[in-house]
Amino acid sequence: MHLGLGSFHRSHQAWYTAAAPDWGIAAYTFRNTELPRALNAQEGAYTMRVPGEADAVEAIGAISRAHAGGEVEPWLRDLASPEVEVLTLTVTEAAYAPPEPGRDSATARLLAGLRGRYRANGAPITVVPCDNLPANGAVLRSVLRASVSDDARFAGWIEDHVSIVSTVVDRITPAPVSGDAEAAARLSGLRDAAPVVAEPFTEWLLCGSFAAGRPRWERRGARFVDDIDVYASRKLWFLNGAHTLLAYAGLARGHRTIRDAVNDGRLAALVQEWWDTAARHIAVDPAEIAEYRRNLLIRFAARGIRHELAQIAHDGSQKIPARLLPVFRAERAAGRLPAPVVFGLAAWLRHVQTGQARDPRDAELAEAARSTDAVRRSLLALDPEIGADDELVSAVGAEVRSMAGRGSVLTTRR
Ligand SMILES: NC(=O)c1ccc[n+]([C@@H]2O[C@H](COP(=O)([O-])OP(=O)(O)OC[C@H]3O[C@@H](n4cnc5c(N)ncnc54)[C@H](O)[C@@H]3O)[C@@H](O)[C@H]2O)c1
Ligand SMILES: O=P(O)(O)OC[C@@H](O)[C@@H](O)[C@H](O)[C@H](O)CO
Repeated sequence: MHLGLGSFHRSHQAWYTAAAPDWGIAAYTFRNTELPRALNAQEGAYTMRVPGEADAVEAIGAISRAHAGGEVEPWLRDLASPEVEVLTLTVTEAAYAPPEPGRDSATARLLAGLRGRYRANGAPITVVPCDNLPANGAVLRSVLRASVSDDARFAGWIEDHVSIVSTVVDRITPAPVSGDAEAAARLSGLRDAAPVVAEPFTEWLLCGSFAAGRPRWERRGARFVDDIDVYASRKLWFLNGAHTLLAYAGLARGHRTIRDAVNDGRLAALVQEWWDTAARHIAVDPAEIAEYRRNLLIRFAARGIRHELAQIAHDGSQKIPARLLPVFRAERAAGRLPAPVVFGLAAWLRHVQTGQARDPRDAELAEAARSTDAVRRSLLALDPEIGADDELVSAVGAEVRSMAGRGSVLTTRR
């Protein structure tokens, strides 16, 4: 099963699962009803176009059926079935929060499903979170633990029968744009109402044990590792951290896509400075990091991947803490104030102040960003520790004033 059927699930976990034809996926969106309708009309199959030298199109048939998230009964029935041995998730960073009474959420659905399974037959299952969070398995485990602490038997069953595997997932997969279906049809001759476009590069690292069976994802290169933290830092700081910087600074400089932004020399220099800073704090062979950086530049500048900065800028309050702040803390511990982070925080704050932000904490952030003490309050909202850092608050404030005064960014610094 999958929860959070969208573009990324289809370019990544479903693509890996397609190499294990004895497995099929019952895939649920969170709310979207259109995508399941379109996929079911095609018996779950869809095409993935991979722009590159060959501009290949592949038909993927791993999804057996698609459901809208509102289909509660099939969700509960599927999750209670012992035939279901793995549940993958792509539900966005913001969704890893404990359920609140009376409020629908991914974790509320997960818990309702697990409770049904526990009552029905108690068959073991593995949950595989595939969102861009450090230690995503441990985060999910602690959310589940906190949510069932008042029910010792259910809590005990979860401990003994629900494995949670941590992952690092990577494959740049932009939201669909108009023209994708025509391009896929032109190249493949296949009519597809729900095509996906993704880059050629893909990576899936998994850490932890499986409580029951699983597809042989390693057939397509998934790797099972004993320690995942360093891979998570590498991916979240270098790839996603650069994305986040490019998103806020790029939008402010009038760009629309990652490709445009990284082709802007000033923004490319900002990214290099960020990577130099992050490289000081990662326990990976410097030659490997240098290679990783070179490849990222190629991936970011790839033709045919229209990755909108606005999409990446969404949910900044959920992304910045994982992508920029660990490096910020390490730099502060070494007595430095890292300029790329100061700059990124200022660009994010301008993004909020200019009313462009889309974030689960919209109202709270907009109020902080409009207040007289905007910089401190906004940073406090991101993380209490950084909001209490007077030197940082003052540096971000100076950068914000400079950005607001000039109507553009990076005009003076670089
Ligand atoms: N797109 C990528 O390149 C990429 C790469 C690596 C990881 N990811 C991870 O996958 C996630 C989904 O990316 P996507 O490109 O498929 O996006 P998408 O918009 O195509 O699909 C997102 C899915 O998450 C669901 N969702 C949205 N808000 C939710 C919420 N609050 N609770 C539960 N579900 C919610 C949506 O309904 C949809 O089913 C990202 O948030 C990220 O963590 C994406
Ligand atoms: O998908 P998000 O919203 O968590 O982040 C936006 C991008 O940084 C992200 O999708 C990357 O493209 C992806 O993580 C590459 O594997």
